[in-house]
Amino acid sequence: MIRETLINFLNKKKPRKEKKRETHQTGPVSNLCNSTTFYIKTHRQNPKPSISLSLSLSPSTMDFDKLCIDDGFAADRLFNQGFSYTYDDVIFLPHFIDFPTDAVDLRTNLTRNLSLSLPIVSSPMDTVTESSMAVSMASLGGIGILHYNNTPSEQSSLIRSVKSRRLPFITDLPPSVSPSDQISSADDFGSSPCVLVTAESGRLLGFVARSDWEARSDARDAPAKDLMRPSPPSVTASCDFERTAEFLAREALDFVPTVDDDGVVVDLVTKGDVERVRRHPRLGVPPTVGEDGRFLVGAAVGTREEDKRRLEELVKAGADVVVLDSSQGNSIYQIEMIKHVKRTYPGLDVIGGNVVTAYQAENLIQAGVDGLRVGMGSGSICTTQEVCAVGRGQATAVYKVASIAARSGVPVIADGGIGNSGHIVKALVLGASTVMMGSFLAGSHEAPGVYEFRDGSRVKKYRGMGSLEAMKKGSDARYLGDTSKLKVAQGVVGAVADKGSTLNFIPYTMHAVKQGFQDLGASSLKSAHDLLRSSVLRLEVRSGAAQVEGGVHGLVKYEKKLF
Ligand SMILES: NC(=O)C1=CN([C@@H]2O[C@H](COP(=O)(O)OP(=O)(O)OC[C@H]3O[C@@H](n4cnc5c(N)ncnc54)[C@H](O)[C@@H]3O)[C@@H](O)[C@H]2O)C=CC1
Ligand SMILES: O=c1[nH]c(=O)c2[nH+]cn([C@@H]3O[C@H](COP(=O)(O)O)[C@@H](O)[C@H]3O)c2[nH]1
Ligand SMILES: [K+]
Repeated sequence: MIRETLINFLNKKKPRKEKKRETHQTGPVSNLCNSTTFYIKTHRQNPKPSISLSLSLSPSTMDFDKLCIDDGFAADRLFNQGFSYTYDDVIFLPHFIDFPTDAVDLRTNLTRNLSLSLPIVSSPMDTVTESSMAVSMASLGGIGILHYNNTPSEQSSLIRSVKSRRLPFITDLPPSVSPSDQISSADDFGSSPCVLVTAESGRLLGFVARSDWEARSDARDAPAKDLMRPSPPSVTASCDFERTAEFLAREALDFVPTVDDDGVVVDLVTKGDVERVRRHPRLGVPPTVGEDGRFLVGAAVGTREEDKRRLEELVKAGADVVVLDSSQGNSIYQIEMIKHVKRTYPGLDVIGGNVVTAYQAENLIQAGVDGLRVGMGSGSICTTQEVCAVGRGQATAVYKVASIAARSGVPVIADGGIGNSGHIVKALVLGASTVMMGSFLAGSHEAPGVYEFRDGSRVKKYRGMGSLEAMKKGSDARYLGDTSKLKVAQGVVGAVADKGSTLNFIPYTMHAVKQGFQDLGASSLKSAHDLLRSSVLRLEVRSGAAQVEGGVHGLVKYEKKLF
């Protein structure tokens, strides 16, 4: 509150004699609230003057001069000195806390029109985002972007899979039979508690519970219609997880199918599923769902002619937002594609990128993007800066692009280089509205692929989309169709340790992010961005030794656990 009042005050009322003062002019500005007095100091600075602020709750007990120490740099000054900084290079100075951690609100916008409860996005990479990851991200309040290293119909069926689920994980639907079919073996149930009995249209007619089938001696020879419970209780697909769980408890059911408007089963929620979901820590924020109760999902596409046909399929399948996936988004191809998307699907938000400079960003904004993805060579698997000598330190890139994008109200995604909760805080406070993560989510249960053991550790494969292996798998068309027929990798193939479920570690991570916001005195993303742009937020560059000091040091052995 105090900071917001202060920022508003500053925006409205700059000290009149600011330019004439040399430096160290201090004095009380106003008693803005009962216990707080603010002091303002102006100082000459190249190229333009700025204002730094100090505040104290009980100024009478403090030395007047100490309140006015010029401490740290404003972002504007720090990022204009010709250095390319990344997250680890910079550190925020703490500010003032007047609210609890839980009061921090991380609601944000992915694009102009799409809002999220949490600022997290999974990267469109074939070892990060398929339907399981997208469902998990949306259930947490973020969003997943499905990769496109596959055929258009494969990518569309991933969208359909996300849209057809209500649980934050993908389980196999129960097997279904027609009314005249027999269930001749217990194996026909698979791991499901029932077999669905459906009409030819797919409409649910009833189900045969495993317990009923086991209790009947003639079950193997009877048609399913004689064994089924007709008109079984079901919930509509627009019913969210909590309401479905309540229904199960109220009706004392072990499981309940969810059906769409045509009566076709889209999911089956069991008591076990409810317990599993409830075992995960909860942040208490709404999932990312549309008006129809379905999870929202994004999809990546390229900028080639054939990508227009892919886009058509993705839109039909229900994609809620598209990401034009390129390492250097400021191209004639991307500008053409942005215009095509806006012309053909005016209701569909399009994210452009990747960009790292204000010039690149402005070009894509002029072309009509609804969101910008920022990062070139900053990803854990990226070799672009080594191979092409082009890119930018991620902290500088996020600050520069976000500063220009904010003028047009275009939200920014800080993509790549996220290795811990502190990096997320830095990305968001430097102006991003969301963070996109690859390696941070790879290795989780929800990432595609299977676990394997390497040197005694359980790991999952994680690879760059510009690695030779990924290019060979699906994107030959992208590369071999190019005028140059030689393939040069801009990414590597590696592995990431098993991290467990995103449903478990993301809530803890986001709580840590809230603690960072609290230390800065920012109760929301908007408040953080206001602090940044009003220069109240102060930063410094950390020397190499300061970075070492900021980490764990001087121990022979230790275990690092976040929760
Ligand atoms: N964020 C980053 O730092 C990087 C990301 N990547 C990832 O690797 C993957 C591949 O990235 P890129 O190679 O940049 O993909 P891209 O599809 O943008 O570009 C591949 C090549 O095709 C050309 N191209 C694109 N559209 C064209 C058209 N309509 N006509 C003719 N030529 C056209 C491009 O100029 C480029 O030479 C993406 O998933 C990207 O996210 C790769 C390198 C760096
Ligand atoms: O130079 C690159 N070569 C690649 O092969 C590659 N594949 C992905 N990406 C980008 O890296 C981001 C993920 O980075 P993190 O693992 O650090 O989260 C992703 O979100 C992408 O922006 C690549 N960059
Ligand atoms: K890198």
